[in-house]
Amino acid sequence: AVVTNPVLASNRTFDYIILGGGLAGLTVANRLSENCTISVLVIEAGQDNRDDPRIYDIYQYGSTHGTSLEWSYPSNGGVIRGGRTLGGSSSVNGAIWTRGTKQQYDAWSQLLDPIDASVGWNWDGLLSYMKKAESFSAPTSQQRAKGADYVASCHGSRGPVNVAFPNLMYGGPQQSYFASVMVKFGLAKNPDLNGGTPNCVSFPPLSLNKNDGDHRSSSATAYLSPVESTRTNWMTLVGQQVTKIIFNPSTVHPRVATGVQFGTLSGARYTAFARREVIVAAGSIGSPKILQLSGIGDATALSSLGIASIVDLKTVGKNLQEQTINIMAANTTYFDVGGRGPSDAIAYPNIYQLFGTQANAMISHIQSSLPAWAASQAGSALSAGALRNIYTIQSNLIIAQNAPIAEVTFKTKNSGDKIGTNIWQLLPFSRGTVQISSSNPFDIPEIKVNFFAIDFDMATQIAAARFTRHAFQTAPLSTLSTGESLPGFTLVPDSPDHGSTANWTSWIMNNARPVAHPIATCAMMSRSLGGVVDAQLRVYDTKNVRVVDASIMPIQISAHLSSTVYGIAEKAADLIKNAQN
Ligand SMILES: Cc1cc2nc3c(=O)[nH]c(=O)nc-3n(C[C@H](O)[C@H](O)[C@H](O)COP(=O)(O)OP(=O)(O)OC[C@H]3O[C@@H](n4cnc5c(N)ncnc54)[C@H](O)[C@@H]3O)c2cc1C
Repeated sequence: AVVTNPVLASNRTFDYIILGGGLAGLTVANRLSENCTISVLVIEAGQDNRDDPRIYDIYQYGSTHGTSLEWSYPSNGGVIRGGRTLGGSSSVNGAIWTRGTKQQYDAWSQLLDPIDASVGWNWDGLLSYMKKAESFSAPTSQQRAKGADYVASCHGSRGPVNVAFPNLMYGGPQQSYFASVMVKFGLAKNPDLNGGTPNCVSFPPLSLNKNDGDHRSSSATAYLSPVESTRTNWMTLVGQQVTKIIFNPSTVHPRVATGVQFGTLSGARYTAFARREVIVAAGSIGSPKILQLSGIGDATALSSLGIASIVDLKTVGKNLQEQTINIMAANTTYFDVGGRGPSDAIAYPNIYQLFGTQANAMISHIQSSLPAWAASQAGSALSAGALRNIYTIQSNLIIAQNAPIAEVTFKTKNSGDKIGTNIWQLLPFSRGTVQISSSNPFDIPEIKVNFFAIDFDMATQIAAARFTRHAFQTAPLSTLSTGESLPGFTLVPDSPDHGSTANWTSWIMNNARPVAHPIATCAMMSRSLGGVVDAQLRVYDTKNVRVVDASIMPIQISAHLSSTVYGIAEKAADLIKNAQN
């Protein structure tokens, strides 16, 4: 059941305590509680808002921004959003359902010790779990006529999360015109963004239930709602923030967690005990914060805050990779947009398509810059040497494997007079950190995203902006447009190469904000590369503390994150179950 009274969990012992009832937390809780002899407690800081239309009505996407339904984490690159409600970010996100390239998932195994390769952190090993989460509805003939398409083998059919094209999807000329311009620019038009080959233009489905008025399908509605009245072995406590993990003081190596503390800013503190494991699933900002508050992190930094070291693990909160979004738009002549959305077409160009004749120069620049980039970002990683090894894998994906480096989401405004794009560089080399600066668990940690610390990241954002401007000017899309309105030619004058680097840089710097895709702050990597968790998602030097959420992803993927995080959580649940035997 979902409860609000902390006394119901206080001083009780559960087999598993899951910290955070977000996307990953509820997924794991559901799978572990399938066994009725196993007891599970989920502690979620937000409330249960499943009945709030701002949560369930996908057409109201954005109405939670800036409200108490979201964390608004300040960073040195703007506010990072995250769901602060049951279901976490899956309850407030844009619901776009896509996956990265096969090779990007395969790279996760390369970042682990060779002995861990058999655990299956690769495309083949994760696809079945991503599909396990999913129940896909094929588009109707009407939706297909509007551009929706799919490849059946990319999708699951019996999972909890409903994935479909919205009933009211756009059907005007705008999206197909955008797709044809992308084809002119050299991108293939692929039927499905979920098959590990996203270097294309395509129409993604969304995590929504088309048989329920297109209502959002979140981890809360998918994994909790169907079983909450029957699974008496699963308690979800909302409105309580985890303040720290408690360890058995007599264990030294590996450290054994015995329970957690939780409470509210003005209320009492409580303790619940874990018989088996503590599973941290508080997201890429919340999870490193909890570990650090518990004494797992850089011992020197923690001791300066009066926090005793449990595990001196310097990379907790490091390796942060967030992306940067800019919004572009064009005025249009009147046309019927043919629906209400959301149903955006997305283009994922690779380095050759985005940089065109400049691609080879950019590749040389990457190859010759890796050591200097690694040295400059070393403070946000384990070391320059470790980061250089990670960068080598990352750059290989970009240069040799055609991993898309930018997302260009084509947006339709319902008023029918505007088209636009959201653009973001997908695979930043800039690295950041999440670090608590006080021992008060209700203080926000210091977050440095360090956007554009590496010049390639800015070059990619500029190239995506030029690419969009060029697309607005190319037929047939140009036949709808009466001129770019954002940024427009006053702020960024046009030129044969679609705007100068100086003008684009200044506009991007003034307008870029975080995408809300933070990852890697508790990265699953070998210790020598600066990992925080091993291939079992266990925090190094602990016996029974795992991290299961987006923070374990070691490097960015060319995709939206939710399908992948569901796959991580489904796979983690099996790893945890296997450890029970
Ligand atoms: C605005 C927005 C738009 C997005 N759009 C898309 C999209 O269109 N498609 C897509 O695939 N992905 C999208 N994403 C990304 C995707 O939703 C996230 O990557 C994913 O939900 C991360 O899952 P998680 O389990 O790591 O964290 P979350 O789902 O964020 O869950 C973390 C949970 O932990 C809770 N928590 C944190 N600290 C504590 C604490 N101390 N005690 C108790 N609870 C705590 C939080 O309240 C939250 O419920 C978007 C994200 C956002 C924020």
